[in-house]
Amino acid sequence: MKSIALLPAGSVSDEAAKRLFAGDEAEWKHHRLIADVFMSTVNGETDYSVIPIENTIEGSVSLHMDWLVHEVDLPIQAEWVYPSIQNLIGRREAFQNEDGTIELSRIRKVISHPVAIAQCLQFLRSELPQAETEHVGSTSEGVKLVGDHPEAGWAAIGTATAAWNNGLDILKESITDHDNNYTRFLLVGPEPYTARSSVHTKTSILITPPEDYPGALHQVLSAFAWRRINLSRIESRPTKKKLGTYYFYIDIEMGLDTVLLPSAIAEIEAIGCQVRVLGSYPSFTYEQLNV
Ligand SMILES: O=C(O)C(=O)C[C@]1(C(=O)O)C=C[C@@H](O)C=C1
Repeated sequence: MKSIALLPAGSVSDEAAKRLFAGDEAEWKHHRLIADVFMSTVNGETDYSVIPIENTIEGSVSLHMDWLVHEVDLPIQAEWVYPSIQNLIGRREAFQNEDGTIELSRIRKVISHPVAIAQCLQFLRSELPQAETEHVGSTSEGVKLVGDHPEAGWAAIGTATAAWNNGLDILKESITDHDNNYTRFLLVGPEPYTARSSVHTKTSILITPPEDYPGALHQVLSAFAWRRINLSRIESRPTKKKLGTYYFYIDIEMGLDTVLLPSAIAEIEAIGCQVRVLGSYPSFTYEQLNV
């Protein structure tokens, strides 16, 4: 049985992880903050960490990408997609009129993970303009805080599982500003993930071009282009060493165990770029795991 570090029970990460591992395949180790999730695998207390990395509405979760790149050296062993359905959660009686309708204007504060709040900004502006917002380490932490302070006039944004776990009500269902809100998760850790197999394999690499090398990105992309290698994501992030210097995070729709990809990487290194392989791993759609 594998031990898995992840955010608290009832978080989106928790729901998503239970799609990748069946109950008897995993022992869950919940942590309040993503830094502690990563560190538990770095310290050898767990086999893998579950890391949300990208979201339909908010794009990349920069904090988590930066941890993956700068703070730890944990290979990516799988990726999968899971829907992030966010609900407004609280104690119904606290905001209820005599006729049973809910008066959202009575909510004084909304607590959640910053990414979940960002997914619901338009809803919060139009329906709860009076409420302040507070950031916590996970959606489930926000829901628990609301459950622990029933008289405070607080609400949380989180999963239906978290509402249920804390004996709270869903005041408004599915409040994200756009439908089809999915999150892409990474499983990181020293050992390959073998519990399920996928026909899709991806490789993620990090490219740091040499300084003052005009056209470096063009050359990098052409190494993939003429080999007809498909890229599914390219993102630049600061190197954190000097203002205006970046590395490129690239997802490639191909395994490293092919002839083409290692030769493309060798070509990119030959022009003076540093290449770090973050992992070559199976990729699962929601439908593949939803059986
Ligand atoms: O707080 C949670 O429920 C998480 O699993 C974290 C997280 C994230 O970091 O993106 C995951 C998915 C949600 O869309 C919002 C928050």
